[in-house]
Amino acid sequence: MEDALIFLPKLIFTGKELIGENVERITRRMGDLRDVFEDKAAFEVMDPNLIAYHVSSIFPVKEGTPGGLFMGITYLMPGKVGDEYFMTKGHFHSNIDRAEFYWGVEGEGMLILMNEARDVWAERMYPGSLHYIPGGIAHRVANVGNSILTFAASWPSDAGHNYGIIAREGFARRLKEVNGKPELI
Ligand SMILES: O=P(O)(O)OC[C@H]1O[C@](O)(CO)[C@@H](O)[C@@H]1O
Ligand SMILES: [Fe+2]
Repeated sequence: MEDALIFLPKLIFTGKELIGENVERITRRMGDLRDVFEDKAAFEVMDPNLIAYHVSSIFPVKEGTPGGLFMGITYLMPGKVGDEYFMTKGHFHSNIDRAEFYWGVEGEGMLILMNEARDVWAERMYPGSLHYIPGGIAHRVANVGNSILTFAASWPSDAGHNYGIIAREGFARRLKEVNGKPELI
């Protein structure tokens, strides 16, 4: 058991909290999303402590175990940076061929998808929408509504997250609000 004085600051810095047995909550604040938005001037005037989203996930087996499943629920706040909606960091899976399910619970969103050839497309998310994300596809979600967007996800326990490619190169198209509507540009 790690000493609480070492453990607690570590949780605060990583944005991770243990909220139950094998249940972890990640909080991502604007300051964690520096690479995500195009409009740097709009980004710089925002409070870096503002919470953009929480993800609560259950890890019944150890990360990396083949054959298991994880499940998480994401609460993405409404808002914009310039003309881009608040969105998740987005990632490929470290084991790139691993797939994932997302499903909409409440609110309005867009699931933005990109293959390794950098073709980008999007699917509308709404309460009850179901999305199969095949292996090899980077995924990110934007909240395009005025209320919280809640969606759930389930992914293989040996998928892992590769954030590096998206942090460096982004998605090849951006989802922006154009005349009050989301459009991939
Ligand atoms: O991991 P990101 O890109 O911050 O996005 C959060 C979503 O993706 C997942 O990490 C899983 O792919 C989920 O836990 C969550 O729904
Ligand atoms: Fe994923």
